Amino acid sequence: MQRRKVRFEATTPGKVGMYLCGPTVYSDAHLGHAKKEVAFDVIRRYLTHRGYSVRYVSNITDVGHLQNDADEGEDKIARRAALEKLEPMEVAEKYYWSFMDDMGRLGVQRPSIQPRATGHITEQIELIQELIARGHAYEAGGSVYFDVRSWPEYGKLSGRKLDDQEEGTREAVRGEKQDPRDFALWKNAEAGHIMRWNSPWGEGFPGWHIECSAMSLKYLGENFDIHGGGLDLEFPHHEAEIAQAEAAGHGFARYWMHNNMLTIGNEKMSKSKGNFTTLKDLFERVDPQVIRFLLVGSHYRSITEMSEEAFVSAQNGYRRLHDALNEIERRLPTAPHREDVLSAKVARHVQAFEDAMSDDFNTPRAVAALFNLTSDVNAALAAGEVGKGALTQAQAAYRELGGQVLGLFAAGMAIGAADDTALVSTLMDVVLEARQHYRLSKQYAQSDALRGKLAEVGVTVEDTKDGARWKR
Ligand SMILES: Nc1ncnc2c1ncn2[C@@H]1O[C@H](COP(=O)(O)OP(=O)(O)OP(=O)(O)O)[C@@H](O)[C@H]1O
Ligand SMILES: [Zn+2]
Repeated sequence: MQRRKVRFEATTPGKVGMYLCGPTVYSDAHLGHAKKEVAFDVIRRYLTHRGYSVRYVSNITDVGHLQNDADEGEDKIARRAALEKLEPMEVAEKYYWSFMDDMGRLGVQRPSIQPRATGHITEQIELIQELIARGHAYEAGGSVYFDVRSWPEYGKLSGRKLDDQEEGTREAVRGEKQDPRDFALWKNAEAGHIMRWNSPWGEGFPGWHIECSAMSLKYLGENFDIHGGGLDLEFPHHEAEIAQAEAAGHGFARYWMHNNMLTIGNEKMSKSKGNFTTLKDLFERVDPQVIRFLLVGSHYRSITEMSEEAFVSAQNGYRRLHDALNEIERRLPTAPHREDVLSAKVARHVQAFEDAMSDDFNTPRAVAALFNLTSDVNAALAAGEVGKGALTQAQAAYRELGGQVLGLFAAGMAIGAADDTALVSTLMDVVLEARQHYRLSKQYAQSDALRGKLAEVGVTVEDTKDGARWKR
């Protein structure tokens, strides 16, 4: 709101109420969506790490999000339902779970509360009634609009002045609005519109912005701490959220945070531009942990430019950290009990990490601290034995800061082919031994079948006078 960094003070000491505008569930999530979810997940995790008890509310939009911001066009979910020949609620359900699966693989923690717009029609209607009663909204033709001219503070978040906006707005979009800048709180449902509810103004459906005001107030109360979302939501969505809540007499969010966009070829990745990579496609070839590492490598307020090279360098960088942690854990059980100079260095890098994160969640600087830690750890490990205390401390730094805060180093990850060389070689020894056993006992059908299966995965076996050899 102030367009600068300010000191964070929780409304209730020790507690943080956070609201993040969630997805409109009508298609599979792409990498741009992941940037937003991971950015706010890290913020939540860091606040938790600092001892706050965080209530994290993130909504699911399953009604009311129309094709364009001027309150016109089809509902995104209903349009998809027609395309896929599904019920609108089937579409919402399908893509909701798709979203949750993808975010789960990226290590995004589930919200404390994940309210759906269709489950809160009553709350939205009540808020609209309050706005009408206070003279900040009016009914027209079964729809209700927010009266922007009645609320001089409209524009305070995005810094837009009403007069600037007027120039940019076409008369054509005015329709039944008293002012083209007014926005829909409730829309009259025309014949054939499937998603519809009874209201004091006839059958209709809520506007997109009202759900977030109604649901954040319901679950976080007035003056809750942090409201987040993508920078593209600042106007009109967040501006509208503030106006709806405050004009109805409620205190609203105290800190506003917006993530910048993920771009590809310097253009925002987006569904409508068609320049997107779905997470599901990406997971086929890049480990979700590496994707997450790549995302935390840039600041939430910065643009993240995507490229193949970026994946490769993320993969290498992440492997470097991961290898150091593995080596620490391998050596820990036999490490000697003694003081070690590494201890003080670890403490310094931990402090650098905390300082970076306490400065507007500066994840690239925090990651740099982990790399500096890794250089010192590797140097110490290469020089010989390292004291148990220092190793334990270093392990805790990776697990707590990299693991708990950044959401990395999850168990059971596959980090890519190069790490598997030794394993593959050992497994091939086992397979060739089994084949040799078949041959010696004249079970040629079995030994040929094994060779055939290996050929299918691109491994050829040659019998030489020194025994079987394999190559890819
Ligand atoms: N490229 C991106 N980088 C960062 N955040 C994004 C990106 N694309 C979408 N988001 C975030 O996800 C939210 C939901 O996005 P939305 O469903 O509108 O996706 P989209 O691909 O931009 O779709 P469309 O092009 O149809 O608007 C956005 O409000 C935004 O905050
Ligand atoms: Zn919202």
